[in-house]
Amino acid sequence: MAHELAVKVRFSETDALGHISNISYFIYLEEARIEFFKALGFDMAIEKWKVILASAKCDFINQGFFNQQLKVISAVSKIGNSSFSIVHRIEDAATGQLIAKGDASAVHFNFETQKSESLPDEIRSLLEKHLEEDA
Ligand SMILES: CC(C)(COP(=O)(O)OP(=O)(O)OC[C@H]1O[C@@H](n2cnc3c(N)ncnc32)[C@H](O)[C@@H]1OP(=O)(O)O)[C@@H](O)C(=O)NCCC(=O)NCCSC(=O)c1cc(O)c2ccccc2c1O
Repeated sequence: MAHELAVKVRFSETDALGHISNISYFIYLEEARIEFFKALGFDMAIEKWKVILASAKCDFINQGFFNQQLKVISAVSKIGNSSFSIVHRIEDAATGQLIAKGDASAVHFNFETQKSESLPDEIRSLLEKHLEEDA
């Protein structure tokens, strides 16, 4: 099951060329990721944080512009031993035009020992509910 986040492009998120700045996409993806984790049921209190990001990528497919209404659709695409991956599609909310594609890999991480650990069954089963292997 995919998660959707609505984003309205602010003027400050565009650059001198009039389109959405590459930096802004990473802010949209971060917000989508955090809202997705909340929807998954993760406890997002900082002292209970259990994942760390190993990688984040964004492909810019079409330009986006000030005041455009976007939606960011997120799903789990892979579950490994200690890691999992999330894919995002950023679309124009009215037309469905693909604006950007993102993906990120997160690792189950113990911040006390500073080491990665296997995903516990409880997190694995939350992730499995949102797994779309062909996403
Ligand atoms: C990420 C590391 C902890 C990995 O180190 P480790 O020694 O554990 O590496 P292993 O080789 O044993 O791999 C374990 C596991 O991770 C997968 N993996 C490792 N690197 C990558 C990679 N680059 N891309 C994809 N996957 C990777 C590997 O395949 C293994 O998977 P298995 O499933 O087979 O077990 C370590 O490298 C590290 O600490 N790196 C620094 C991390 C960092 O500083 N990240 C940036 C800051 S965190 C961040 O920005 C962030 C943003 C958010 O918006 C968040 C939102 C919500 C939660 C967390 C967020 C967050 O952390």
